[in-house]
Amino acid sequence: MALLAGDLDDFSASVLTLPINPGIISFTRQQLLFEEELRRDDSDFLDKIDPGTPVKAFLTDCRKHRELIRSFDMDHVLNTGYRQLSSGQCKKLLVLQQVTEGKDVIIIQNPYDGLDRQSCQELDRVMEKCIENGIQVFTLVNSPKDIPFWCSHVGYFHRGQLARQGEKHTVLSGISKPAADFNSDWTPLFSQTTQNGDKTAIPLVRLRNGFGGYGDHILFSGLNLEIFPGDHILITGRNGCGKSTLLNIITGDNSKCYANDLSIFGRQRGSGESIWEIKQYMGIVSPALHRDYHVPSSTLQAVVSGFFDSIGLYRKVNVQQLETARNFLHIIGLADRETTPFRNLSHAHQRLVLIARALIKQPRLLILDEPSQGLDDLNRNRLMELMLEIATRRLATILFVSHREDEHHPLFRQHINLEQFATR
Ligand SMILES: Nc1ncnc2c1ncn2[C@@H]1O[C@H](COP(=O)(O)OP(=O)(O)OP(=O)(O)O)[C@@H](O)[C@H]1O
Repeated sequence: MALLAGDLDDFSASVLTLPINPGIISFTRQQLLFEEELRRDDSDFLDKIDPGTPVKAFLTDCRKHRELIRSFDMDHVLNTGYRQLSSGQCKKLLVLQQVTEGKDVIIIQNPYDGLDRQSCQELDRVMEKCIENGIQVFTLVNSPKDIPFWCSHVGYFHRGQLARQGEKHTVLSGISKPAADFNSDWTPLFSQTTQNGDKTAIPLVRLRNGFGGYGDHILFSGLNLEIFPGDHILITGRNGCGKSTLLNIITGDNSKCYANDLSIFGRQRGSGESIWEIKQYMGIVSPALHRDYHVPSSTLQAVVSGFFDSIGLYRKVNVQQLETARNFLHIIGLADRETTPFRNLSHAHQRLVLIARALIKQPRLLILDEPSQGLDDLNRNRLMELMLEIATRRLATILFVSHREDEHHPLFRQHINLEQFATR
């Protein structure tokens, strides 16, 4: 991706022709945009929260592209600041930015990751149209399942080599399923006692007539939620319906947690508890955490930081904590990268490290907001295998947000479609 995007400095090639000034849609670009917005954050000067550059400022000729913007369900956020967008909306904005700018070449990484079903269909429609209009579209995917129908040719990389290339059907018919090349045994990582699945136990989360939103804007309401140990929950719903907001209310990262009738681990929110007391029993992975984790830190430190819920490591750690973190790195296949700066890992490897970071303290509640974004089939399957292992052994209770239907596993005993509680 970096080579195609013109971002790679350290490489050699005897012949190389790259597209000039292509439109890039990737996690890295999304991250750069976010960091740029953080640099421009004027909250301190304004004496109020600076929401960031409004969406419409990223787009060329909004009027002309009104239908396109509407089809992506982005017309109602044109005046919203970039930092207030949901993760799927950030991705859609990047797509709209490149398409409205009229690029000749578009390179899009993992096109469907983070998008709801309707947006995936819309993206397909838009890309098909771009191709009809002579725009060249390259896409990079981690799974043959994610190859869009509009691709005519495929290049297949295997172990760092371009192993096959040519017409889609010919290439795909010659690809065999790659064998797993990592340690599959999670057993050494879990020592805690089993959580019982007893309905008479105190619920981990109880939300009565719950609502969520920002300021006066309410996204969802009337939500009743009771999560007992072992009641793993899948949360779905279109981009921007409030899934991350709900999770943030549960984790205490959204101030509506105080306005709600909410108890966590048997304790009513707003009864004097600190956010850290609550968080010590939670392991969290989310697009926002991934976005915010941009401090200098080694890969090993990033995993260890999970013991303290910190972004970066600012405490002394003991030998046992380091040993546990190394075990995790071994399991996720990154043992040889412990000194590599976290930010220098690929996006997918960063994700795996953040998952290990969430698991390291063996949380009672494991909150995973689209954890598999950017992972290839092997690691995605591996992640689901781990979820099953956690569920079977009752090691933690899982709250899982995913747009991918192949991740809607029967292990999730409850399913909340948040759209059903939408106020819009
Ligand atoms: N700090 C904020 N201030 C104002 N509005 C916000 C803020 N954060 C998010 N929003 C808005 O709230 C809505 C819900 O955002 P949220 O991130 O909860 O959606 P989501 O369901 O998780 O979406 P996605 O599937 O894209 O991740 C979005 O329309 C977003 O623009």
